[in-house]
Amino acid sequence: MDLTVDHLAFRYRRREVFTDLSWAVPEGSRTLLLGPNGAGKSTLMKLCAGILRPRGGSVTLDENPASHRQLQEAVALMPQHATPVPRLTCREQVSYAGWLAGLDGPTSRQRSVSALESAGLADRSDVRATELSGGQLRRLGLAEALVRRTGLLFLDEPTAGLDPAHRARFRRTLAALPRETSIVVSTHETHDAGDLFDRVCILDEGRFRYDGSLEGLLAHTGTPTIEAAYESVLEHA
Ligand SMILES: Nc1ncnc2c1ncn2[C@@H]1O[C@H](COP(=O)(O)OP(=O)(O)OP(=O)(O)O)[C@@H](O)[C@H]1O
Repeated sequence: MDLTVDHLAFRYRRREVFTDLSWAVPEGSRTLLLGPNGAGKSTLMKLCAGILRPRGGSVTLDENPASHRQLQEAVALMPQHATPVPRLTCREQVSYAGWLAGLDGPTSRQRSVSALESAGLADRSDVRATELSGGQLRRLGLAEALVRRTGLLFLDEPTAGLDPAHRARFRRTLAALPRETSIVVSTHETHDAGDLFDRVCILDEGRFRYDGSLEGLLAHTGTPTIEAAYESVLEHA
């Protein structure tokens, strides 16, 4: 499913974030979303996932304007901070997330096992979510997004605070998803860029400063590394 953002405008009460933003997430694309703190990455993801409502413009799915409910159904968003539900075990919380998103109880319970496995949290399945470490809680958020098996997966800083082994497992998990799944990963860790992503987008002050391939970014900036290219794009913005 293709997702498109057309002339989006959004502001929080006292902060204008987007005035006219257009962007596309083609089916099966794997996008690394970079940008400094406050650039608007989380806000853009929440608008695409139907969690925030734009003041202007639209978000379309396969070229049809999508309601907030349709976006919520089509897009799984792993937020920056997962919230542990008191008294629920990790398996129960992931299953609950699936049920909230519209799965029936048995399907949700069944899928929660593989989602926890994929997120590297199988051994904590029966532990209460409130007892997780910060990195484990982040992996719980990933399992909550994976359990839904949507065609659009938006992950907001999924690798922040993960140890190297879980970072590697995260990459394997994404690589194993069906090829038609569109993935957008927001991160500050430019070394997350690798074979997995076919596209880099750099957002800054509510505008895209670059949108294209990693090779194109390096060629465009004449720099050898993604870190240097990123800095160069922001310097010349
Ligand atoms: N709930 C909110 N109320 C008011 N302003 C907000 C709110 N959330 C974010 N903002 C502001 O909107 C702007 C964009 O924030 P956003 O969280 O989307 O940026 P980001 O690129 O995800 O940043 P980071 O990399 O630090 O996570 C920032 O200036 C931020 O202060």
